[in-house]
Amino acid sequence: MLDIARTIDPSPVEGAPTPMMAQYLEIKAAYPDALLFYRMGDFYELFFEDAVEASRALGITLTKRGKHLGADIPMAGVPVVSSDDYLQKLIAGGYRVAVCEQVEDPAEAKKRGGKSVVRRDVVRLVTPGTLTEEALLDPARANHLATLARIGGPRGAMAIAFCDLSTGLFRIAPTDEDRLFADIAAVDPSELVVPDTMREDEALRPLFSRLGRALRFEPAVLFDGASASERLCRFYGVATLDGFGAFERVEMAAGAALIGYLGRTQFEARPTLMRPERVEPDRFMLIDPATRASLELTRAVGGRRQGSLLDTIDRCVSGAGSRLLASRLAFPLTATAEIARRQDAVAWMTGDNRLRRSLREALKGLPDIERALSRLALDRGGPRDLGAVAEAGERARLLAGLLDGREVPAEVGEALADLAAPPTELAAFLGATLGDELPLRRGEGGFVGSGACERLDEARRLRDESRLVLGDLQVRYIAETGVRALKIRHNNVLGYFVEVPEAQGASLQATGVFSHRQTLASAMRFTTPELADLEGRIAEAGSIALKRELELFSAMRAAVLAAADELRRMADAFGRLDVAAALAELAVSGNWTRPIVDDSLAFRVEGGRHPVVEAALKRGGGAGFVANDCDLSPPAAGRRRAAHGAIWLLTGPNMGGKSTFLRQNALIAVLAQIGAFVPAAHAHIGVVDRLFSRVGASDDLAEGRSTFMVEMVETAAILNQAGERTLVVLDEIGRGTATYDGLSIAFAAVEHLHEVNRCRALFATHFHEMTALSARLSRLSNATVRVREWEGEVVFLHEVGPGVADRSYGIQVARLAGLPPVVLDRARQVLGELEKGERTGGGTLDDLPLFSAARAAAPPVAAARPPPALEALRAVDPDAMTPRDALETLYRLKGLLGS
Ligand SMILES: Nc1ncnc2c1ncn2[C@@H]1O[C@H](COP(=O)(O)OP(=O)(O)OP(=O)(O)O)[C@@H](O)[C@H]1O
Repeated sequence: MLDIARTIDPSPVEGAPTPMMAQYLEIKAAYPDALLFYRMGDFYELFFEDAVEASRALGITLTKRGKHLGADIPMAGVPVVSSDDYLQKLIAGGYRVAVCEQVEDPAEAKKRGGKSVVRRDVVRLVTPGTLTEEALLDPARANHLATLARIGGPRGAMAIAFCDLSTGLFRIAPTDEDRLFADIAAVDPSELVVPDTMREDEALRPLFSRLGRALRFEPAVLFDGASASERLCRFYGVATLDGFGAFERVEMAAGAALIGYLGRTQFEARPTLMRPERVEPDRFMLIDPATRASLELTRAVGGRRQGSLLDTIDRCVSGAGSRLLASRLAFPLTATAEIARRQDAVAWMTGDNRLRRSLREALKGLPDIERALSRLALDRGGPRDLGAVAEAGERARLLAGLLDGREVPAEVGEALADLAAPPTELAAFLGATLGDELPLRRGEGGFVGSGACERLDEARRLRDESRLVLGDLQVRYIAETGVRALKIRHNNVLGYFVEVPEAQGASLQATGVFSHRQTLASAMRFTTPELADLEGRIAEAGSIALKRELELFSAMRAAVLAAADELRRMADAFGRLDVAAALAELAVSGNWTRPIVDDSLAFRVEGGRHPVVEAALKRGGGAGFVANDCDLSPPAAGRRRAAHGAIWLLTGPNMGGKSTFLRQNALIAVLAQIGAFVPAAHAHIGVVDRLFSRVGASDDLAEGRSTFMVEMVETAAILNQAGERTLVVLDEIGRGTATYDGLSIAFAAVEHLHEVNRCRALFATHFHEMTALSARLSRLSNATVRVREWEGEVVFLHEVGPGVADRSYGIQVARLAGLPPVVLDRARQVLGELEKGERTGGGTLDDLPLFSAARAAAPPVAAARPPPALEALRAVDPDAMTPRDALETLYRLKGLLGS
């Protein structure tokens, strides 16, 4: 981007910039890293490099306007009315936009003298994390702005603060080096603001590179811990933060940085952020970014929502519901009581299909009041936002009526109380004031209903009557002049005027009543004193009406904001009801079941299914999903040693369904802990505190690591962090290196999980040699995915049961994939050789499965002989040599090398 500071020449050689350009340059200099939307009438104009960039990014025309330092000034513009669309594209493209408005009436500027420029100022910096407009936001997704603070250098205490400016949510979470990436992944920020002192921090580099354009560095003073508490107090207008809960200093620093950043982007507009809520670290299941990606919880491969678990299970009928469900999926709970509370609500909703349908009907198309409220608070709201609040009140009454007199579970009861929270006078005021058809913007009025205000009705009557008088006047003028084509018209330049065909113009002029205003190719335009007078009266009545409407807008806005807390509670209650009803709908339609979730170490799933694969198979219309059992519960009680969860070692053919089975069990744990029902016939889940899943290739090559390296880094994290409450799901660890090394690593990793981590785990592998481990490791059992061979074809049964797979059927799968027959034939030949070698091979090494694999891995060619020089060297005994022997041997060896 052009360094604008350079273009401001204090002593321009070729003449000073125009006053307007001087103003532009001065403002732009303060926002070197944002595109400046400079308001000129009905357009936002961009100049210089900004214009070039915007025209490229938006596909809008690049023009010129005047000269600066002797060169043309590139210019591009977007109409104010459609600026939201352009903003959306720019923000999605990674730009920040400074919106510069006219902040005084042009008439004021004129008073200062002919050359004065209207005063302008940046009123808002639009960044990915600070959007509030409906058009710029996904209704089903929260838009999080987050800050990361650290006190005490690279190993110091850390905290993340995050808010959704569009809904007012504000949370602060303590974190540490181990869990930082997982916590950031849960928040999934659209923008993460960090102090620039972290810029060179090696440990944070992978995080930063993953965030890409969502990352923003700001000066460290924004994160100052010493003044943080005071800054937070000032924002909330309180003397102390004691009433907010106990926050550590670093947590306050993160929170204050967030408030500070909002100040830098929102300027005078003050968002209504709720009081910060502390995220207790142990309250949620810890899920690292690789696990989230592998399980495709809220985003599928490629970052899209479509195909993710969220997409499959989201039956919500309102934006607030979808957002809440997404947030619950990002933060599964660990406290059984809280989980049970949510389950109770879902279970209750499954019990009465008619009631559930009525509830969902009442929630359908619910306006997004959380976002409307935020826009109103930032003074960016319009009449429709007030309308949204009014309508939400009606929906709340409708819902309350449906549930009236019923015995409801705690979560539903609380939601009902919250629905009744907003004052009834507010609903009455909005209902009596707003009209039926609400325009998007308030500027042109027309949103206050008739009968709401006598003064307004009076002004409107006057305006409308004057318009009728205009019609009468036209009839009279036609009669008086005899010109039948005479019309009274209006435009923004002339106001009201009389228009006649050019040929009749002279006769009008001759009357002396009509004064000439304009001659066009085919028409002449006139005005009369009567018309001017009428116009004056219409304009006056119009402006009185508009002024009154704007006054009423302000009054309604103030009333809404005065009840902001209650309205937020109401909005939240809608979301909770929607989620409970949606999960119940899902449970009923998909035949899901309520899992037992307790503090044991059980993990028993009967008839479990993978919700996304099952849905895809259903859509495909082919064979249905084969349900499977999984039991990782501690082996039967009664032993003296504290029991720990079990490990299943899963072998089976390629394409047999191993990955699906692994993932489905992890997903069932997540679903159970968000308080949902699960796709199974029966499930008993002892709370999982951390979930690790490595299924499918993860691709971190962008961070400069090879696939194998990434796999090892991730395996290291699991082996270092998993505890007895953890659930680990690992697929084909060790596949990205030589068989020998890979098998050894997989072997050792399973031993470690069993002996040290003692966690519940599912481990899928193609190293069949590992199944021998079950003889040594008491809590490890072998499971396999069954296939049937039929007339040389392999039939996948997708059934998981105890046992060991005898082979991988890789070649059959390769055939299905369309490998050339000649390659398949050769592969069969090589496999035959290998298997023969394995059968005939003897010796003690074969007792250990590891070494039989090593043998199997050897290529089917005669072992290469070591070089002769090496053989000769091996025969040498240096201790028995004279110096002369040694010298001769050296010459001999050298000779051998040369041969
Ligand atoms: N339980 C099931 N019921 C029906 N179809 C299934 C089931 N499990 C898997 N499938 C189907 O089989 C396909 C392959 O499954 P999956 O990827 O889990 O196999 P895999 O054993 O992990 O294979 P590989 O070892 O080659 O990675 C899936 O895409 C799905 O369509």
